[in-house]
Amino acid sequence: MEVRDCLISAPGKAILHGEHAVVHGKVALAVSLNLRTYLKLKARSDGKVCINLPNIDTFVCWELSELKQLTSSSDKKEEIQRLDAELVKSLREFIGVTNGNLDSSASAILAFLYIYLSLFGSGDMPSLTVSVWSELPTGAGLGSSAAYSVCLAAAFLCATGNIPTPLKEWEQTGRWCQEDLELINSWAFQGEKIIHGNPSGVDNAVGTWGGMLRFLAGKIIPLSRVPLLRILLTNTKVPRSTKVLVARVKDKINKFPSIMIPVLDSVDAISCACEKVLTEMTCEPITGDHYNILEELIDINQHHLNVIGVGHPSLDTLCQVTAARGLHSKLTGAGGGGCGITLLRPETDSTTVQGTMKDLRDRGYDCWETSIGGPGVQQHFPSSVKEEIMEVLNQY
Ligand SMILES: Nc1ncnc2c1ncn2[C@@H]1O[C@H](COP(=O)(O)OP(=O)(O)O)[C@@H](O)[C@H]1O
Ligand SMILES: C[C@@](O)(CCOP(=O)(O)O)CC(=O)O
Ligand SMILES: [Mg+2]
Repeated sequence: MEVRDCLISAPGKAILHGEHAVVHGKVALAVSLNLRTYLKLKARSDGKVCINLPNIDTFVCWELSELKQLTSSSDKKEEIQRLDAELVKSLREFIGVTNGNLDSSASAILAFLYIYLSLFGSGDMPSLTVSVWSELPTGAGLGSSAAYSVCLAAAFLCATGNIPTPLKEWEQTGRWCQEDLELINSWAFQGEKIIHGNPSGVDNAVGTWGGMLRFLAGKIIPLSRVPLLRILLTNTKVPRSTKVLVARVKDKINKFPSIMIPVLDSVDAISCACEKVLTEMTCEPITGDHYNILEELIDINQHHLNVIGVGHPSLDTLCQVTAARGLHSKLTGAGGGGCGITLLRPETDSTTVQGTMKDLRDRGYDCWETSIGGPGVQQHFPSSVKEEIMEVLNQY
């Protein structure tokens, strides 16, 4: 089978409120970032399947004949809701990791092989190269795993013809219809399951649809009217794994249910209160009071996240450094290090922003003011993608 070359991208995300609680059926508010992951799929004619993942220093090639031996149990295309445990087991054996947590390279390979074999396994398997490059830091709370999984799902669904290639000749980028996006999202969720263990699905939903959304127990509600928020993103560069942190929170809830469940309920209430304020800000003049509430909600939630055990000294430092300049911060994503967000007011002057960024950089953190609300998964003409990204992808 010959596939058509394609170029796909999907955005990362920041969770405003509700990380971890969302895994336990509570509301989360999340927004896409203007930082994206790009995937290039290229047909080959030598019977090999190759992946190049320079962000995590992973470059692997297999013979199609090796992969064909793994397909016997994987021809259940319609059953995408549940992970095929048998296929995961044989893939773990194939890559030589039979027990324990997977490292970043093994997780990315497993997610790739799982989606590839599930979608092509029952038919003619194509020889191809997939190369991925991301503007997002990996393993830092900005949903790089979901952006990666969304790109894989979209590329392979296009290649199988399950969804059309949406790019028109006269357009630079193309988007899919709602039904196709739902299919992309559900396959991306499988990738997230492999990387996260027990994901809520919020990250892949943002990677698929973009914009700001409210997520509750698998239900995705796009918030179409949201105020323009200024956010400072800080990467403490302390590495952590979402899978490990999500499992740690579950253990804590099991150990202290009557203590932890009220905390999750409170986080839920914070997300709802935040959504209410954001909605008010779109239909009445924005005042200092709106920002006072948003800031207090950030502070309370950061305390809750510490209580559920996903804080880190590096994140405490972020909160202290920004508080010294009158700014409010919380971790975003799984915590345990990784990234935090700091809310900037419209009137926060550039001296304060620059000074804060310098203080944070002096502590070894990366820090940048970001715009939010980037589009969801897209197909691109190469000319619509930044030159430096194409340069990386074209090396392979
Ligand atoms: N650009 C990428 N290339 C390859 N693998 C990626 C990429 N982005 C993410 N991943 C996979 O996702 C993992 C990080 O996921 P996770 O721990 O959920 O952190 P986050 O989603 O917050 O970045 C990486 O270790 C890797 O397995
Ligand atoms: C902690 C959690 O709420 C978000 C994880 O995001 P990230 O992988 O750290 O970017 C987990 C989830 O929702 O699946
Ligand atoms: Mg993730």
